[in-house]
Amino acid sequence: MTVSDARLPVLHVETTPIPGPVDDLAELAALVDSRDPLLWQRRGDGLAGIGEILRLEFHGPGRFADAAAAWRTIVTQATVVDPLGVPGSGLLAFGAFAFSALSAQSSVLIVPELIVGKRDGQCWVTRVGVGAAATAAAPAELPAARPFGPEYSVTLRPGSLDPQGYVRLVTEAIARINRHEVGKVVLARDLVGQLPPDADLRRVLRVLAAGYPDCWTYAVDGLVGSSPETLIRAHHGDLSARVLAGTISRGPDPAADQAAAVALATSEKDNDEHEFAVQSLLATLRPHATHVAADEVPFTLKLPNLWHLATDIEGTLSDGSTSLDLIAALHPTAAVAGTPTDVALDLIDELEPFDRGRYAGPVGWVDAAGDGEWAIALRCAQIDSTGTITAYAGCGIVAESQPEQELAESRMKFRPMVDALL
Ligand SMILES: C=C(O[C@H]1C=CC=C(C(=O)O)[C@@H]1O)C(=O)O
Repeated sequence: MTVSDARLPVLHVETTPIPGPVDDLAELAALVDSRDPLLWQRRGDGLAGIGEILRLEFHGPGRFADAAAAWRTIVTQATVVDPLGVPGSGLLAFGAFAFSALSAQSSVLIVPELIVGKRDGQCWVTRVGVGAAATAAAPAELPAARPFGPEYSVTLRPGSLDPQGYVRLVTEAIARINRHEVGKVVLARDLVGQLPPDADLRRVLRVLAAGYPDCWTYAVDGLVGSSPETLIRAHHGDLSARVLAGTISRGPDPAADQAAAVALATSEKDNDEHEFAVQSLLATLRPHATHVAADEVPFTLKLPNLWHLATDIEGTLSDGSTSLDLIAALHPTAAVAGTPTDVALDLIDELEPFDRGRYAGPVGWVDAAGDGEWAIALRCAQIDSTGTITAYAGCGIVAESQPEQELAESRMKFRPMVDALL
């Protein structure tokens, strides 16, 4: 269902706890649609969406505000039976937002017909219907896991910006930084490929979730990936975020790996870049929260492909904002745009020869209370209706950046998607 006007449906929602061992549900990805999966997962816990009862699409500069307003209406009209009250139970929508206000790609909120949730050993099913007594008839049981389709392999090749083009772009950005036009700008490049007909996308999700268990593995409207960066989590007034900026490749052996982590932790360039990103997130969060606190020194976050400098931020919501209001305020962070934000966005528009679509935009879910979990859509690809895959990866460019090193870093950032498709 696509709704473009104010006639939003009345939803009836019922969550039923599923007793018994949650091991039966070891793989959420096995439950979702193979062509158009809806998934949000980390460390085995998460949400699988099945079917689609409502799809709302938004465009342009008002995409966040329009989504927040539509969601308020949906929630006000809905009847929700949720005996669990845990994050992800009850009414929720999966969402993915375009990076740019100018993007041709829509931003979406999708309410599934059925949601299977798993968190801290608890498992539940939420059924959603339109109209009175819509959910009453169906029994609350776990949907069956469906066998995975045949294996396939897709090679990604350079898209509209090839490696040499990226080096030229980074060189140009450094020149602009040296002319003091901008402090930092995040520039991305793209890879493209073609899925075979009837490819089971759950295979990709399964590999991502197994390879990057500490990242958010997501699938929303053809956007699939595994992100290490939490834009915002909101639950009963508690807020948390994880800022990432500053990256180095993992070393080939334990000693080199340790040396790489130490080099990152002590790099002035990376620490400066990181501090910028932390300060900008704190400044944006403070009008909405009290007790906002960040670790004084970043930690090195180890991923299978690289190390990041990371800072966790916490706070207490003070102004009644929903998680949709918060992502509207926080997007785009310095980790995906640069500083100052407006100049960096103009430079991205000028230099990158493609529309980022939903890459580097918020991806996650929002519930009836406005709580939710949102990551930045990194290490991802968008798959369109013809099976064309476009993957994206970018790097924060500062005065001290070396173009060839940034190209190498972007290769490492493509690895989750490239490897999952092999
Ligand atoms: C823009 C991306 O990563 C960002 C997140 C973490 C570290 C980054 C960096 O060190 O450049 C980037 O700012 C990407 O993965 O496409």
